[in-house]
Amino acid sequence: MAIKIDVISGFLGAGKTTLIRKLLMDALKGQQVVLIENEFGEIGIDGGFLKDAGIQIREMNSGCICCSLVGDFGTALKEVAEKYHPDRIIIEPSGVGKLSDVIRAVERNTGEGMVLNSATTVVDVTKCRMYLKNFGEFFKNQVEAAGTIILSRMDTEKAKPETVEEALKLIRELNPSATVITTPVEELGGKKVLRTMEGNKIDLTLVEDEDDEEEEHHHHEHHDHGEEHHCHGHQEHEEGHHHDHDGHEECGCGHHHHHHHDADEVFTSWGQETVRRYTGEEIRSALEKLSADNSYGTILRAKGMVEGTDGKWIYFDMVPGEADVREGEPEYTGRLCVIGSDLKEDGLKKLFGL
Ligand SMILES: Nc1nc2c(ncn2[C@@H]2O[C@H](COP(=O)(O)OP(=O)(O)OP(=O)(O)O)[C@@H](O)[C@H]2O)c(=O)[nH]1
Repeated sequence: MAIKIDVISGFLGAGKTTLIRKLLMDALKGQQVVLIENEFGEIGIDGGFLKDAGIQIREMNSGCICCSLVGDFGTALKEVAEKYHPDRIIIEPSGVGKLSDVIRAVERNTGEGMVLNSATTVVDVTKCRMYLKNFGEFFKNQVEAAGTIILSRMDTEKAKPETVEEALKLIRELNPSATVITTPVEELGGKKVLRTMEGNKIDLTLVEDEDDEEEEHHHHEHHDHGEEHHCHGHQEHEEGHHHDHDGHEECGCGHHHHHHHDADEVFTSWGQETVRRYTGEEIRSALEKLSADNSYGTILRAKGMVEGTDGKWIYFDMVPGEADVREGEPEYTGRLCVIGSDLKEDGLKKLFGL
């Protein structure tokens, strides 16, 4: 049997990891699954609980998704296949990755024994309109390229009928052919969710062509900051080794870096390891301040885990207007990660008492 490759995308904090966890505990129970994660930001946060669940994780932490996908992605897939012989490889691209880039990279790299099985996008129903308006370049592509779209936060009070209707309308305009799952995953059950995801074809004809003339013009006019494109290369963390290389010139991904935005030109991340201990209240209050206004930049996501003053570990997740602080398993060290645009690093350090 060919190894199935499932891509699960979605904007920052949409609920990709939550969905993957639900599928692993339910529909994918008993299957050998490897997860390839491409987190935006230098500090990997998500891995922990999935590792605890016995899932193999390969993190590709990268500032420039298309370079790392082209450079080492094929190698990563092959290595994963040979080392683990999994039934499935789930790819979770960074929240600001373009799904069409990922699909093309998978298609280029699936030879014998591997098949692109599904491409799904998780959309936070309560923030669909705002993300489309402010970060359309990334958000649109994820919707257009998806075979299945799963609405998250349908279980929350913020998912009012009119909000959901409006989100559906926006999604339909971008992608009339995808199946949109509006029933919360817990209600529908992982098996039905998986069957739906697998039943839908991947069709990139809806994706706006980034290289056409009009787009190029558009990008020059509005987006060229007169800066050199800055590719961070990639850092790969596995078994303690990591290496950097400048993948800019030769990355060969077919993108003209100067003509459209890469995630790392629009979004920045601040991350820090720390042994500082916090109270839950300190973390909660810091997250509230991040959400309150733009004094720390436009904050789109914060997450991490730190040791508490009582020795218990505090895990946190924040997306605009929503913060979750909970107890979790000890980690090897404390880690904080904040993602947004125009981040004020000095302010963030102060905010977290560092
Ligand atoms: N109530 C509710 N909360 C959700 C839902 N999906 C995700 N969340 C919460 O939203 C936060 C972010 O969820 P994640 O699954 O980590 O999101 P992600 O897309 O993996 O985020 P990135 O790490 O930024 O890529 C967490 O606090 C989740 O508990 C949902 O359907 N309902």
